[in-house]
Amino acid sequence: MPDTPSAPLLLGNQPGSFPHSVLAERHPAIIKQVREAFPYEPAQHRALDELLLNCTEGVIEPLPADATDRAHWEAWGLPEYTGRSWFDVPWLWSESWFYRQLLQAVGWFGPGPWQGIDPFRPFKLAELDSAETDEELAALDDLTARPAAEQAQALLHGSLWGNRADLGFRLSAEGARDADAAPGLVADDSDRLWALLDHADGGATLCLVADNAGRELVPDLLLIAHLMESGRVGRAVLHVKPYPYYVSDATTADVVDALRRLTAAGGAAAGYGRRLWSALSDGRLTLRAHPFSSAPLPYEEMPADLRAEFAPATLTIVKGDLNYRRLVGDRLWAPTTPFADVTAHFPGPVAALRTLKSDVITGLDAHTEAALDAAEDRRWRTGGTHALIQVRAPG
Ligand SMILES: O=P(O)(O)OC[C@H]1O[C@](O)(CO)[C@@H](O)[C@@H]1O
Repeated sequence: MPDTPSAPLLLGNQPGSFPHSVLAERHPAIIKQVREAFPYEPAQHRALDELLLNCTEGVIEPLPADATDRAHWEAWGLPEYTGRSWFDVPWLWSESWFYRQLLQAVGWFGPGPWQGIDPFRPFKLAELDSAETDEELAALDDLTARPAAEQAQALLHGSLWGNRADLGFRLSAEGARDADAAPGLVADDSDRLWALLDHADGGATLCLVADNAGRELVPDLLLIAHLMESGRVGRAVLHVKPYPYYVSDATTADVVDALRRLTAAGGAAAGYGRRLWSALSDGRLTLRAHPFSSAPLPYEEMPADLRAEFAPATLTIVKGDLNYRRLVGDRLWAPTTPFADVTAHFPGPVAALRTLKSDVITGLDAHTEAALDAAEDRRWRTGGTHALIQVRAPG
């Protein structure tokens, strides 16, 4: 990383800190919610009891010899962390381990009748079916009459602020409250984002690394559809998670649900849905669910095959808070650390679209940081009321 000193890795072992509250409070709350949402059988209840105890008071345990993802986790640090408290290993690692272990407890990995049953699906579907989603889709009818530049900016912001729709985040009291401070962009490189796509003469390839399903994925898909229709993007690759993760992260099944929701909505939304459907059918839009997409590691450590997929893209848009943590490194950076420095490892032009829901932040100017601290203490970092668009294009 160019001349940038590193910063402390985030761990969950400081009582009173945000990471600690996620491990000590949010994870138990997620177990409770999932348990109540399904008619699980006794073995699953026992496994959830064990997970509750293990994640709050126990240590990281090895995986059974026949676990299908064992080789991945062994390569991702499991041998090093086995025997340590969940609170004493990197926070990103613990959180990812939690979701993996939750899936194990409910039988996702199988074999058995619960194999592949997404424990978060009821929450995702409720959101997709909500009145808010209806309103957002109906608003598209007016938008299509606007000038193309206005549509593009509105859909970019729809995708950006859609990141507030994160079901895991809403489980914490802080995330649940409506923003009282005016939402605001703390960094806005959108001109650079458009410039990158415009200079590709319609032949741009866009990778979009998705974050949440439902009310975030729908505007992500609309943005992709608009960029294709306006001729800015010729080909798009949508990266989703290979399995349910961080409650609402999008999987292939969630893309299908979102597309069905669009096509059934009528009006302009249905048109977008049909065009995305055809783009998938004819290969202009493709889906990827790489195992590393749910790895407990920063993108700096991505494997060569994934690196080779991002490298030729005109632009990769990385959505959401967790992906931001993985993009810049899950560290307590000084907020003025240059975004270009901490993303220099990324193989190609990259844009982060994220609402701020964790302590990790880079690329601010000193004035903005001081103004945010003065107005809100540290709450601006985690409250989800602020957002950013940051771009690094290798010179
Ligand atoms: O859906 P997003 O934007 O990736 O956010 C998930 C959020 O969950 C947390 O990891 C806490 O669980 C936040 O730090 C993180 O930002």
